[in-house]
Amino acid sequence: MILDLDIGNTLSKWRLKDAESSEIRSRGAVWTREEWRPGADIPDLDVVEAVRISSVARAAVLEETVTLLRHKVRHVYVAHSTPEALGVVNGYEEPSRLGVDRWMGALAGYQLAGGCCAVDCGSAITIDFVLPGGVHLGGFIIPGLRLMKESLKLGTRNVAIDPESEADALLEPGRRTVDAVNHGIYMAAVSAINRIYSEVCDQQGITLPVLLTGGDARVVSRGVQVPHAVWPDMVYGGLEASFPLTFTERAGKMSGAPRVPEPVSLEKIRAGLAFSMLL
Ligand SMILES: Nc1ncnc2c1ncn2[C@@H]1O[C@H](COP(=O)(O)OP(=O)(O)OP(=O)(O)O)[C@@H](O)[C@H]1O
Ligand SMILES: CC(C)(CO)[C@@H](O)C(=O)NCCC(=O)O
Ligand SMILES: [K+]
Repeated sequence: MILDLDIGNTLSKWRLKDAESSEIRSRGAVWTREEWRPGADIPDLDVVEAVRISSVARAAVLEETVTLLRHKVRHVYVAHSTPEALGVVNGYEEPSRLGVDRWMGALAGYQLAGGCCAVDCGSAITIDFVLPGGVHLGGFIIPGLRLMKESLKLGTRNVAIDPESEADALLEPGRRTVDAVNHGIYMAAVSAINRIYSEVCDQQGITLPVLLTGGDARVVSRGVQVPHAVWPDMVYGGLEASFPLTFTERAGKMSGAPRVPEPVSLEKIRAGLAFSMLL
């Protein structure tokens, strides 16, 4: 069994993948902290022969995790942001400073779609661009939905946006604090994503397929106007591409990869931008 670990600022997500059949056998998540406590929702390490890790938590968390795993598991692979990998050239001035979750997303998106706009809706929302040919332009970071809400300190931190909400309902003015806040941060996030996508496409003279991942990807997806696909396992896809272990991974396949969305024409994007400038 292969254990894939995506250690975020809030949650550490894991999945167990069958090394023979390439099927996903189980999944879980625990709060990111320094210790993996027995009894928590953690996988049985006795069946694991290899671990692949993407971590953006503090260095101590990763060290603790790797130390624990090295005792029990033969192969431990830790992903790092590098200047170049799998045909993608990291756009950061200091490539190692790019969050490795963003780097994994960019690599997975590029492997799947050629160029892409990779959006990760987690504790932060990150929007990264990779051109066909593999140039990573860099990206944008804004606070995630939960962080935006908590920063307001209006007593609404525990009322999440219902992931089943229709995007239209979220666009109406709120008539209670909780709705005003939820609708406001939702608009802030989706308008930023829509605008950033259009601006970068306009700058580059190209439209790119949009891929969404992260805990809030589903709800954000409803407000993203351009064609896009939700790929919950996009960061894991980067781990698979970076450290291919199974037969299908070596053939370049990533689990749960969506069909590549067909981007709209550049003319349409530019017309939308011109229209929003007029208002
Ligand atoms: N069970 C859950 N616990 C916490 N957050 C959840 C849960 N389900 C969905 N969410 C949403 O997912 C978001 C966190 O997403 P994700 O799990 O991708 O975060 P993360 O990977 O820890 O973030 P980052 O990688 O930016 O540090 C939160 O903003 C929250 O709104
Ligand atoms: C932005 C986050 C927190 C998103 O998970 C992560 O990618 C990170 O810590 N990045 C380091 C800073 C950067 O990417 O520029
Ligand atoms: K993440």
